[in-house]
Amino acid sequence: MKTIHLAVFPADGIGPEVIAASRQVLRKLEQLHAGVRFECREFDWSSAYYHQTGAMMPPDGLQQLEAGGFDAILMGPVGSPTIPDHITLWGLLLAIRQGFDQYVNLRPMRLLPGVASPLRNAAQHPINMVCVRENSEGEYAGVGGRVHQGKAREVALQTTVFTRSITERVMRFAFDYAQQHGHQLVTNVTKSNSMQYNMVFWDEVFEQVAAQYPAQATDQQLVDSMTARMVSQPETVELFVASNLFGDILSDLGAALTGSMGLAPSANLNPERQYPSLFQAIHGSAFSLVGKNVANPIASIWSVQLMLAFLGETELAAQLMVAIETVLREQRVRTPDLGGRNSTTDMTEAVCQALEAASAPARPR
Ligand SMILES: NC(=O)C1=CN([C@@H]2O[C@H](COP(=O)(O)OP(=O)(O)OC[C@H]3O[C@@H](n4cnc5c(N)ncnc54)[C@H](O)[C@@H]3O)[C@@H](O)[C@H]2O)C=CC1
Ligand SMILES: CC(=O)C(=O)O
Ligand SMILES: [K+]
Ligand SMILES: [Mn+2]
Repeated sequence: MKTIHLAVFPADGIGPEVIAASRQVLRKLEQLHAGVRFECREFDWSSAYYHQTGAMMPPDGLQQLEAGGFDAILMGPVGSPTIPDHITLWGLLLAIRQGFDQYVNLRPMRLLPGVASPLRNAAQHPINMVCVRENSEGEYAGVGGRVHQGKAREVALQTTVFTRSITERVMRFAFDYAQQHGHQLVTNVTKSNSMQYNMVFWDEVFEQVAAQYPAQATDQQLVDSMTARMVSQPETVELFVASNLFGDILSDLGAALTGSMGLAPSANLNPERQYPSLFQAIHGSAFSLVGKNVANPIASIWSVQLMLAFLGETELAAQLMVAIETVLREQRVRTPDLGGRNSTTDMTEAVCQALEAASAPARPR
C-alpha cells in the first residue's frame, strides 16, 4: 500500500467547490486502486483566515508545510472581494511559489474533442500548446516600493529580476520537457525589442541553453505578436517558455482558446523535489459563481492529473486523463461555461463514472 500525503487548501471563492470535486475524484481513485491511498490534511489558510487573524497564513506557515512531509499541495484559487488582491496573493500563493522554489509553472493548453473553441476555424488548427512559465521571479519578484505616497510627486517602482541560474534552469526544464514529450518546436517568448536589459539577457540565456540541445528546433516570438500567433496560427505553437508575467497572460489566452477558464490546469513545480510542488487550476476565485454549484471542476481535476503524473503515478494519471476526455467528448454533462446546464457536482460524478470505466479491474500492487 502506497500512501500519498497531500496538503489541501480549499482557499477562496469557488475554491472549496472545485477542491471538494477534486477530493471526490481522489476518493474514487482510491476505491478503484487497492494499492494507493491519499492522506489529505486540509488547511484553512485563506481570505477567511485573514479576516480572523490578519494574515493569510501563520508566520511559520512555510515551515509548517515543509515539516508536514507532504508529497504535494493541492490548492484552490486565492482572492476575495473584501481584501486587496496583492495582499491575498502575496500572503499565500506567491509566498509558497517563491519559498518552495517552484520555479516552473507548467500549463498545458489543449483543445479536447467535444469542447468548442471560440476560434471559427479550430477544426483546421489543432490546439495543443504547453506554456513553461518562469514562476519565481521576473516581473513577480516582489521587488519595489512607493515613495511620496499620495503626493503629486509620488513614485511607484516595481523592479523585474532575472537571475542567470534561475533563467537557465527554467529553460533547461523547457527543453528537457520538449524532448521527453516529443514537442518539435520550442518557442522563446520575449520582448527584447523594448526591454533592452532583462529581455536581451533572457534571449542570450535561451540561445546558450538551446546550444546544448542542437537537435531541438527553436524559434523566437515577441510577446505582442505571440498573442496574435496563438489566435491565428495556434497549430504553429507547441511549447513556449516565457517570463512570469508573459506566461500568466498567455496561459489565460490559451485557456479561452481551448474552451474555458474552467478547464485549464497548472503545475507549480520544484523539479528537484526539494520541496513539495503545488497543483492548482489557473483560474481565480470567480466571485460571480461562488456558492452556486456551477463552477467547472475540470481545471482542478486536471491539475490533480498533472499531480499524479509528477508523482510518478503514471497509470492513475493516464486513467484520469481518459476519464476527463470521455466526459468532454460525450458532452452529456456540461457546466454553463461549456454551454450546458449541469452543476459542479454533476460534472464531478460524470468524471468518477468515466473513471470506473477507464480503470482496469482493481489489482494489488
Ligand atoms: N491562482 C490563483 O490563486 C489566482 C487567483 N486569482 C484571483 O481571483 C480573483 C478573480 O480574478 P479574475 O481576474 O476575475 O479571474 P477568474 O479566473 O476568477 O475569472 C475569470 C473568468 O473566468 C470564469 N471562471 C473562472 N473559473 C471558472 C470555472 N472553474 N468554471 C467556470 N468559469 C470560470 C469566471 O466566471 C470569469 O468569467 C482575484 O482576486 C484574483 O487575484 C486570479 C487568478 C489566479
Ligand atoms: C496569480 C495568477 O493569476 C496566476 O498565477 O495565474
Ligand atoms: K485504495
Ligand atoms: Mn493568472
